[in-house]
Amino acid sequence: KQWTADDFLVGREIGRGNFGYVYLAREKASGYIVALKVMYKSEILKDHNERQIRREVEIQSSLKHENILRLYGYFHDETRFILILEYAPGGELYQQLQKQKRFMESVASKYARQLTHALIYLHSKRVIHRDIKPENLMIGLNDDLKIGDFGWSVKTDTFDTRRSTFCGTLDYLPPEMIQGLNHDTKADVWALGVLLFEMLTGKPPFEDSRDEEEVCQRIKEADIKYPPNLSRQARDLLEQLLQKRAVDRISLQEVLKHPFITRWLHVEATKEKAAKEVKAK
Ligand SMILES: O=C(Cc1cc(-c2ccc3c(-c4nc5ccccc5[nH]4)n[nH]c3c2)n[nH]1)Nc1cccc(F)c1
Repeated sequence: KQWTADDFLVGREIGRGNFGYVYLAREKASGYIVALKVMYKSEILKDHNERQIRREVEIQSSLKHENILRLYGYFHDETRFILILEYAPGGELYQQLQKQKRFMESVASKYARQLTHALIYLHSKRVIHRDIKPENLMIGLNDDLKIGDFGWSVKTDTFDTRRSTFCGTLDYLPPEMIQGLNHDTKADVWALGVLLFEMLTGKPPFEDSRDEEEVCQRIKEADIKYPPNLSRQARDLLEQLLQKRAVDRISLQEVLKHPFITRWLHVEATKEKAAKEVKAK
């Protein structure tokens, strides 16, 4: 199907991503609500980003998973390149975390489980995300976590020399990437640990460092101080995720069997059953 701007009623601005703006929109024929990401070709061509955009479109179009934000399609006109993305009613996980300071263990456990399922799926498609952080995660219907951005993901078969520098926080980089060593899917396992730490405590593990130099030093040593109010299961899973050596980190399959994840599963099941009963009435 060839999409054009006329297929959509465009609403308010809902986000400001790299290269452009994101708008709420309704696809006229189906009434479907989507997020339209509008990027200006002048912006994209300026920094020779078309290759990265093409790679990201290629990666995200091929992914179909309930915890990964869908890219339904794209189109362009003379000045703009527009993406038709899944609309996430809950917005960015980052905003929810800021508002609530930190999540209850049951909520953090659910998001960690959903992210683990998404990462297992990504790795099965030979994609390493490499940039898991609250800003790139969205909250969908039924309060489900969705990975929203693939700016730094790579297909593992293509060797990726890190020409472009990282912008933003170092907090989520694993020791091996800090040292410029080669990295694998275990980099995403480390980032899952950092995210879980931040969801449970409200802060990333190295935030209280004096400067970036100290952040890098503490990441290399996996020097993490765990606050006292974490449950034994939460602390145990964090320690297994945030292992300095990638080979020592727990696998994503084992994460799904960890008590911190399984202990809340019955809560989810009960809630879903109750929700179904309400709908049935
Ligand atoms: O840029 C993205 C990812 C992306 C997704 C989004 C995005 C931003 C916001 C939303 C939202 C959303 N829902 C909200 C609810 C309340 C408040 C704000 C909200 N934003 N839903 N879906 C979104 C999607 N921005 N950027 N992908 C991409 C794919 C291919 C090529 C490329 F250059 C980029």
